[in-house]
Amino acid sequence: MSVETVLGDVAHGGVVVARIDGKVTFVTGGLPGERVLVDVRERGTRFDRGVVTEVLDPHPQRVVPPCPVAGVCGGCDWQHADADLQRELKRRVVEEQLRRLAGIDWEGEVVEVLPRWNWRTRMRYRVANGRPGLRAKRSHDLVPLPDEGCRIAVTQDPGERPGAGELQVVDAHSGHVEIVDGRVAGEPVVTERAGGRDYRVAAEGFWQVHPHAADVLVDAVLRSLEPRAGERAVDLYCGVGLFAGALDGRGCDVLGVELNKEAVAYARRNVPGARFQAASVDRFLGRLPKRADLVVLDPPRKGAGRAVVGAVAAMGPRAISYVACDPAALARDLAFFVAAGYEVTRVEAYDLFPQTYHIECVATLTRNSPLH
Ligand SMILES: C[S@@+](CC[C@H](N)C(=O)[O-])C[C@H]1O[C@@H](n2cnc3c(N)ncnc32)[C@H](O)[C@@H]1O
Repeated sequence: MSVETVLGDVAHGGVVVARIDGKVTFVTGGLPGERVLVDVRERGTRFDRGVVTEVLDPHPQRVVPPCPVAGVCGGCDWQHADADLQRELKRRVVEEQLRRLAGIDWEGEVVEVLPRWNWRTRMRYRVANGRPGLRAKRSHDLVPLPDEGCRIAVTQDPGERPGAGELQVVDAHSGHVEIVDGRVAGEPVVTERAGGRDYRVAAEGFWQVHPHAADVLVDAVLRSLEPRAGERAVDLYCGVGLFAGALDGRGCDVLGVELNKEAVAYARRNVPGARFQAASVDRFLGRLPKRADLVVLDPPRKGAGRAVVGAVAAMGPRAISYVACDPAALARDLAFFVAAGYEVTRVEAYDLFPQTYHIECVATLTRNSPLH
């Protein structure tokens, strides 16, 4: 049964907060201030989850989502908001996470990165009866691709795949690669380009997804660290050496640490001037250099955590650049850095995942006082 309510502010995760029968309810498909009908679909002890079934009083920046499965598949959360409102919603989420979890008053903006459609260079589909589909939001159900395909994917319509169970599509700088049921059709390695350098990466390996993400982030990290030739730099969670390459290009002496052995093998070839260690960062803390001038860290979604932050601070770098795909994890780690004697001097936010709730941030930290 649907309940009429007026939606409150945006919350992290592509939802808007409502109070229904006195209980916090995270609602998808709505926008702040809208009067809507909500269907409460999941009941929890602390909060419920609901979906907008009808908009009675729309937000002035509401638009008709171009995709018929927008909000149903797990990909797009904000197709029903115009471009400016999407960035404003993300700005409020970053602002709120930084204030609540790190006590930081952030007054930045979310920088638009084009294109806003057909930007996903990596897509993973499940295939049923030959038709690729996407996972439904918060469920394992399959949502068949609409006839036009996925509007945020570079290859919008991958076509039918009779007999297949899974399809991955990679649109790299070097070209289009498909991986069907784990088998790569063609070259298993692709070439990507960032900061004027080529990087080889396994077709299934990690690379930033938006076609301009790697360039945007390299530029942000270099502005953040202002590296000088001869400085000792550490790139944690380095993948195939994206930031290590940028720092090596500025004449730094670079050490990269990355869990994935295959990525490390590519990193060694991509950036022959740097050293790389295949290891989990949290198990490598005792073997980190005693001192470093610069550190860049780009951990997975859950963040780096207190122990890694403590070890980074113990190297006493004059500047740290923290690249984060989850503002909540970033904020928690920034609070650890502040406790360890660092000051957050800048946080930049980039809309590298248009139409979705995801957001990429780059924080700059500098040491409060000289090391003894
Ligand atoms: C967000 S990606 C960043 C990669 C690289 N900086 C880039 O932009 O291409 C995070 C990387 O961390 C690696 N990773 C995940 N957990 C790790 C761990 N515990 N220790 C080291 N690397 C880890 C992943 O394999 C992945 O390459």
